[in-house]
Amino acid sequence: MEKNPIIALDFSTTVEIKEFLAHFHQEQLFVKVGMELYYQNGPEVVKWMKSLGHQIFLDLKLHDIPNTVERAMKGLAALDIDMINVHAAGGKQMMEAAMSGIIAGTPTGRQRPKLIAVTQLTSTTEKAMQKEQFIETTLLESVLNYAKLTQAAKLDGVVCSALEAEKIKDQTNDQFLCVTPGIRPSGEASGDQKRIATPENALSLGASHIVVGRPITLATDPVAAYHQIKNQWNGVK
Ligand SMILES: O=c1ccn([C@@H]2O[C@H](COP(=O)(O)O)[C@@H](O)[C@H]2O)c(=O)[nH]1
Repeated sequence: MEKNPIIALDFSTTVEIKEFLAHFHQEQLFVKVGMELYYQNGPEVVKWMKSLGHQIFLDLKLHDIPNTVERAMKGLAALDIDMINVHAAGGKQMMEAAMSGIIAGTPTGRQRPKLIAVTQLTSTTEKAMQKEQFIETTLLESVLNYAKLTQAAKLDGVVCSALEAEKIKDQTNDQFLCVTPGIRPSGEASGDQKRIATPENALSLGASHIVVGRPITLATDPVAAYHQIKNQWNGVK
């Protein structure tokens, strides 16, 4: 079955979203609602997109004390989303609390959303990590450490760069999700992203999902850009 790239809908208004989604007519998409959209439009925007039949990754990256994260997740799990995340830096206990909240909040009979944890943001370099976070290992070791902590907390997978996906799979298991932003078709501007990969690289390195924002949302023809990336991600020549 063909895999859909997850489109990062980094817009602030529903007017912009409607205009963007209209290009795709009735096509079913996997979309990511992030902080910009959610904080300005709230749960209604998620309910509305779900009613259109799209799969939803709610990318709010929760990071707080376990009790707060558990209670927040309980509320968010009622939203009929497909995927949600926390920061692995919040620790094992916080991640376990997040999962308890998800399980408690998912209505009976509905599948719970996948819960994944951010390792190191794809905008972080090894140098910045060492200098600013006082982590003395390599960036890869830090990502692998967070991935193993996430697995120990029984979450479904991580957010990482596609560059790290192969090593993460080796050290966890094949079912462990590697959801990878920082995707740039070759020749595309990286912007603030530092650990980037093309859709073809992501496929060959074993990423389970790719997240793509600006290469699609800022394209002159977003539908053509989406399908080109989707084909590359599915290995269609
Ligand atoms: O490590 C991370 C975690 C999340 N993101 C999010 O993915 C998209 C990427 O957008 P682009 O425009 O393709 O760069 C964006 O919404 C980020 O918040 C990430 O980039 N890296």
